[in-house]
Amino acid sequence: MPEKFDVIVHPAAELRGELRAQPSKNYTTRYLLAAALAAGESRVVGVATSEDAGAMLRCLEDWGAGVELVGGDAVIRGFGAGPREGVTLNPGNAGAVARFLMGVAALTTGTAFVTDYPDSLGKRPQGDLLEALSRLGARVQSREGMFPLSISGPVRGGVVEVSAERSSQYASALMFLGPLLPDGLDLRLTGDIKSHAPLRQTLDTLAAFGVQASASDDLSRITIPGGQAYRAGRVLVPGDYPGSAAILAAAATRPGELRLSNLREHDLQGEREALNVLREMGADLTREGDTVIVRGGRPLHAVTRDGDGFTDAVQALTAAAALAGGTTTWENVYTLRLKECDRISDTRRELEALGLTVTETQDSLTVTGTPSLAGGVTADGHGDHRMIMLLTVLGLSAQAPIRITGAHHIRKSYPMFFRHLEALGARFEYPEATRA
Ligand SMILES: O=C(O)C1=C[C@@H](OP(=O)(O)O)[C@@H](O)[C@H](O)C1
Ligand SMILES: C=C(OP(=O)(O)O)C(=O)O
Repeated sequence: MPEKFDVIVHPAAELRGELRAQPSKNYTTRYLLAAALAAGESRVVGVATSEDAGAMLRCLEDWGAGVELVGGDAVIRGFGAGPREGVTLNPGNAGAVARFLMGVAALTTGTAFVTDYPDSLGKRPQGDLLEALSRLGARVQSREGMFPLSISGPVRGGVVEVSAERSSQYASALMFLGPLLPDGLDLRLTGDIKSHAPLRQTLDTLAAFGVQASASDDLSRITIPGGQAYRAGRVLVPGDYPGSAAILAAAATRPGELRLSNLREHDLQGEREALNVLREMGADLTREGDTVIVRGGRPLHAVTRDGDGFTDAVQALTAAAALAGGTTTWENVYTLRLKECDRISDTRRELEALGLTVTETQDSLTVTGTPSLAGGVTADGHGDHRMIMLLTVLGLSAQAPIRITGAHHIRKSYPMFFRHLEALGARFEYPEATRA
């Protein structure tokens, strides 16, 4: 595959075979960070190999952590509460990585943040987190609440409000910081709290590293006593539900049979709900322990669902909706506009170009499915891995091939995505990219 490639997706008669789900993106980023915040050596077993995982590892090294990759594991020698001063970090295009590190930066007398993705991460809002940090006493500078920016602490902690209306990542960032502050943090999450699931994954991570925290049931109040230490140890990264949702959607929409292992049943990833949504749409989807089995090709039908609980699977499920009978609506998905691209308007544009009927409101997306998708067009991947997954799933069911521009951006979260589908019988070509 060229370094930067488009992908030509050929229609697939069927998808059949066995796969192991890749390691979770959200747990990889969290475990690596927590390991760096623990003095001593930790082993994160089975880390993701995606660009976002790489971005976290690079930044932690720049801050002074020892990083060694041993087989599929990361062995981290942590810097504890003392990341190196005066460092410039570049989290690439990784939103969660960027925000978590911005929180921790308040431990330092100065950390600068830049990105080589000015058109993606560079346009995502950071103001809510910067405001909370400055209320805590940090000095912050930014380009109107966006990258590039800098954060100077140290801060003591205490009671602070943070908006959770646009992203949960701001509150997660403060949760990673809290235990290392002398006064801890008493977080008040304001607004209509979005993405509860990743907040619970952050609480889960703190517990795995021996940090105490408590939260109200609705997560509006999260209390983290100060003066704690992260405890170094060994943690195992579970399988990734958001990326797997796209593989499951592909398997549900083509004839054949998929067995996808390494997806534990009791897991805090909200995108686990994608299994229930696909079932509700009519997919034949069962589970044997950690293995999910899809017998594909059954006719699917539309659903109406609140999509906030499975935010990173909405694109994958939109592919299923576009091939289903009837009109599907995802409600309460405003935050999709603030991801790697505008996942509401940009999705509408791409699906319309494929001949589908799509409408949007500020916080919803509605798609009317078609039993026969012509294909034969070039679609814009918008530099967004989840858009690329959506368009790929559609290409597998189209009458004629679909070309997706900038498909190398799949590496942000799922570098093996095309290889995994090839193992099931899909066929792709990887011409040199026609756009960055
Ligand atoms: O905390 C995390 O690791 C994430 C939280 C979610 O973002 P929002 O909280 O902005 O919805 C999700 O979309 C992102 O991929 C990862
Ligand atoms: C939005 C995503 O990631 P992030 O916010 O971490 O860039 C995603 O993985 O779909």
